[in-house]
Amino acid sequence: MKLVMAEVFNSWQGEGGSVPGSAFGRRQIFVRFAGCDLNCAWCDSREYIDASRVSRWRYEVEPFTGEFEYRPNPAELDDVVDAILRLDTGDVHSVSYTGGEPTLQIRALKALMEKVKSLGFDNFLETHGGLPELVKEVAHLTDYASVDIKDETAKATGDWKALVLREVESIRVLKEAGAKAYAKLVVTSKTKPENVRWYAELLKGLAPLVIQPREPIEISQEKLMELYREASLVMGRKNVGLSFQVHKYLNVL
Ligand SMILES: C[S@@+](CC[C@H](N)C(=O)[O-])C[C@H]1O[C@@H](n2cnc3c(N)ncnc32)[C@H](O)[C@@H]1O
Ligand SMILES: Nc1nc2[nH]cc(C(=O)O)c2c(=O)[nH]1
Ligand code: SF4
Ligand SMILES: [Mg+2]
Repeated sequence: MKLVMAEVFNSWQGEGGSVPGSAFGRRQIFVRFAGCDLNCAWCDSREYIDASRVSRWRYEVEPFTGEFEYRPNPAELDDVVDAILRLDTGDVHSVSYTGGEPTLQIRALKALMEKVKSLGFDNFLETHGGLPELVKEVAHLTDYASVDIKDETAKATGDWKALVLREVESIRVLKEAGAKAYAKLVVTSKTKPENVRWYAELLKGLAPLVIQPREPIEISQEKLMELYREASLVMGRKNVGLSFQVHKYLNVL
């Protein structure tokens, strides 16, 4: 089976903060898929959005060295599995599937998750969650899930409210299948408190929320705490946390 890959590397999970389901600070093997159907204004993986322009993928040759070798796309599933296995340092918490949007290549994602599970790893899915019908196909294979809620200011797609409702549905599907799932909201200085209240109403009783400032950070700490409070007042004080992209500060992948 073939898939369009971006990269495979070994690092620690830099996002997720301290809410249940987060793997922040855990060592992972990251598998980044090429291609995305959204277009977030601040996407830090912009070069992988258009899969047709990702002519080759790269895999780290030695764990945590940042030294890569390149292979043409589409990748063979077996070659991706080999790349994962050579990055197994024996202390890996889980294998993270990210992108781009991994669920867009659902058949390959499912086959890879099945294989990785059979090899004894847990699966961690990083998704925009906009396609719950696809998420459903891998929910039973997902141990952990970080599902984005795309704020209006992300300008990810035309009908942002419909997208939010689908993202929440994906979280429901994942939770019903037994995955440890949390929601991640990337916020900017323009994020409206009333929108955060709405996301919080949708998530209340379903999953915890981390609020992650867009990098590079431009939101004030005062505003960040205002949004935290809005969410917390609706969802409960134990169900909200902050998340920062710590890997970017420490210059790791
Ligand atoms: C590149 S996305 C890939 C997975 C999936 N497409 C998604 O958006 O959830 C991985 C994570 O990085 C976050 N992210 C991307 N660019 C960011 C930025 N400039 N600042 C903060 N978070 C960012 C996304 O919100 C998402 O949680
Ligand atoms: N260290 C590290 N942590 C991450 N958490 C989410 C990432 C992603 O791009 O999905 C990511 C990433 O690219 N690197
Ligand atoms: S959904 Fe994820 S990969 Fe796609 S544009 Fe947004 S942040 Fe980037
Ligand atoms: Mg990233």
